[in-house]
Amino acid sequence: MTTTTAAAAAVELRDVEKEFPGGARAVDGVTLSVEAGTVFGVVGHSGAGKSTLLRLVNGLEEPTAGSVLLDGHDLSSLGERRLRPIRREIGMIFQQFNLFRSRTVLGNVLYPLRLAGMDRAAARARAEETLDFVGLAGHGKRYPEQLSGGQRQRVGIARALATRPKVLLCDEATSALDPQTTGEVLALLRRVNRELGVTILLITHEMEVVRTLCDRVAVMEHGKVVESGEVYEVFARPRHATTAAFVRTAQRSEPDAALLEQLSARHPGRLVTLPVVDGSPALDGLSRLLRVHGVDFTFVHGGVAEVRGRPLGSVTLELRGEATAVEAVVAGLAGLAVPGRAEAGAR
Ligand SMILES: Nc1ncnc2c1ncn2[C@@H]1O[C@H](COP(=O)(O)OP(=O)(O)OP(=O)(O)O)[C@@H](O)[C@H]1O
Repeated sequence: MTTTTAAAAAVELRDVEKEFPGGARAVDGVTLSVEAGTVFGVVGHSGAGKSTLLRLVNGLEEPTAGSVLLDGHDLSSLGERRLRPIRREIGMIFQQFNLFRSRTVLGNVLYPLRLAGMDRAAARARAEETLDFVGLAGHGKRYPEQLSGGQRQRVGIARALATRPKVLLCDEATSALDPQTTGEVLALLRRVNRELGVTILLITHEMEVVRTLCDRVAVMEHGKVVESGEVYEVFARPRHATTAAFVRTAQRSEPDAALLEQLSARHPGRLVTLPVVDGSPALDGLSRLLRVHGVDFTFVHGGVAEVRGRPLGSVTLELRGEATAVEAVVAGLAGLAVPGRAEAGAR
């Protein structure tokens, strides 16, 4: 069946399963929808099924059950002839860049254009325009091995974008890059989304990538989506233990047990950790409680970062004062706990 509706998602998976011969069920009943013009991240540990999911979307694998739809078209219902133009709507970039080593930078970007039948002069103009967009104007005659990792990924992005796809699939696109280069490539991908309107579906094991780039995220484990939602909400109120562990890798403001021990050794007062979440009353409530009970404090750890333009983090304070007054502040803070998240912790 082919469904086409005006508001079709750019990519949609409905109850998709992929079982390999020999029994491995790499994707196990996944349903998700990537709205056109958005950036959607799939995060998970190695073996969770992310690569298989991406291969199902680009048609390299066929689902054993369920359906994959691109722009409302169910891939399994289309023959090769009708599939071809739909595949052209998809570009892909890879962790190891997958460039042709024997071709120049320009040659790499020309390749999909010539394959699509564009004449030489038009293809060259389009390739140069795309290289300019990714910041590699003037590098066309160089070979991949003469470039840095970040530049190679830019070539990969230019090659994927040359044919003006509507959707870009990213397979661990920054995992082989250092942090600064990762930041530059993520900034470029953000421009691809915002300026060109390209929908991005990426897989990653790095929550930092999700935080920087994605609008929505799905967390995969053992082939299933265990949690999904809008990125800020997932960071602020993770519901599944795996999600919470991923969020901690990108949100280092909350002290772990070992750090708390060190902090306690240095700060004899009572330590409390308060989550800072958009709309949470904890910090306002804290200053009122401290005033009312005459308790003094020092910031000893933590910080607040922006996630999708909203504040998120935690602060750890040392409270000092009369034991009963400190107790009253701690009790008052417990009443201000953020719904769905760890209580204001005290020890
Ligand atoms: N062609 C295949 N044949 C058999 N099993 C496979 C095949 N491809 C993947 N698998 C299995 O499916 C599961 C999911 O693999 P997949 O590569 O999709 O996970 P992943 O989350 O992308 O992990 P990684 O980041 O390590 O690539 C794994 O158990 C893997 O061994």
